[in-house]
Amino acid sequence: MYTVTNPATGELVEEIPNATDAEVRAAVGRVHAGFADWRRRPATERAKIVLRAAELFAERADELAAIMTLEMGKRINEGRGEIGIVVDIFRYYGEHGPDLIADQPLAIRGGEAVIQKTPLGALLGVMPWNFPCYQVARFVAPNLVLGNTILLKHASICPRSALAIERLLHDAGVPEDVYVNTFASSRQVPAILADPRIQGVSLTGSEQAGIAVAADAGRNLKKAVLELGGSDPLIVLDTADMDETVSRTATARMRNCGQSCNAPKRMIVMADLYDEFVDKLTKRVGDYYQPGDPSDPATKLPPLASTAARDEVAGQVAKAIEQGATLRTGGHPIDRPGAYLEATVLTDVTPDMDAYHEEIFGPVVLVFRAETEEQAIAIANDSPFGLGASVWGTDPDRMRRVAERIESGMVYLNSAGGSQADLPFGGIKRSGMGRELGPAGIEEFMNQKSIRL
Ligand SMILES: O=CCCCC(=O)O
Repeated sequence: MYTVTNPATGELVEEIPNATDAEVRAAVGRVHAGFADWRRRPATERAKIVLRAAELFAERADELAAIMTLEMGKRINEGRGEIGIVVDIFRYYGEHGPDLIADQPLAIRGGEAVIQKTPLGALLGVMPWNFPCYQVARFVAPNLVLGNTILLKHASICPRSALAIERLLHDAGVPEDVYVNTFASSRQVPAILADPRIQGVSLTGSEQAGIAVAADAGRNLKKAVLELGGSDPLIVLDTADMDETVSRTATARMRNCGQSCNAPKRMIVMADLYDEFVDKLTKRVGDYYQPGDPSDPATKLPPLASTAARDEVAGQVAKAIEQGATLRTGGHPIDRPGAYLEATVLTDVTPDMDAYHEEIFGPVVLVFRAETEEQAIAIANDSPFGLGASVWGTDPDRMRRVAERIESGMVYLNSAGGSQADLPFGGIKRSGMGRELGPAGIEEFMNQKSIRL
């Protein structure tokens, strides 16, 4: 069942039954059939449609933001901000896509060659609830320009976002058989990947979902791009303005109620700054104790996406405390209807505790003390994940030196992440494989065909 439950109230709003197996097979057939014409159109024509989609996302920002707020509790202004980046992604690929996929001449020994960049065919997208529009955009925009077609399975709590995106793309001129939404269940994904008409899969989601999809993709020799969890380190080396550093790092962690794969979940602070940083961060995070309606722009603390998500995070925090971590603030579900959890700071988390190794997908910060730069890097790298990271300080050479030693797919200096249409996004280790966004994002489902002239 695809289910809309308002996480701010717990009210059940709508239930939509899963697609039957026959409906899923028919949807696969449509995107397979749609490929034949779509791939033959000039890239500039496809790009024009993608640019029109950018305009429609801008026009429908309020409507889409309201849907996300209802379905997964995103603060309304954050929803509008999310659509801003979606518009940027569609514009970026609409404007630059045709150049990025142009034939590439290659001088080779004894002659010449050309690399022709062609689409693979129909692809499956499996998308999560935390950024219902952005996650779809970064998979769909480049692949539409390249000439692939898309079957999209969205998160089971986001059916209205799924339908609104499908409607928007069709209104922009994407043919009905080039982008198809399916209300397939996770149990139907293996059959979709086994279908010879599907050429690859892009999944953003949990580590468990990634393992399952990667196994099915591997069994069927299908290309997979996986954007999974993260427990991004944020290293504070020094600062010229502690209040500013605390304010910006806390805001980065609390964005989307802490439900971002690339949020700075582990803050690693040099010993001489640690006490002041923890005191100020605790106060700053404490300021978030104003649970409210996420559709009210004044609300600081929205609900998590569901009570199941809230209970999971609350359970992780409780276990950390039981295992010896120090609770500085927050830590408990909030006694009111909806999926609210106090914003939380934990310190003294050690490698023998589960929280040290896990991703905590909610408004929870772990703070670590590092005696030396070497130790800060060691703590940062002591994680099964390797998505993003950030290094904060005043000396660009020192920050760069530290950044180069961090094991992750992305590092930001003096800012904590945030996607950018033209900057590749992705991780290593258990954070996944492949890249989205930027020039790399259009190459993942591309046949780079060598033609020896
Ligand atoms: O969950 C990952 C999405 C990242 C969104 C962003 O950085 O803007």
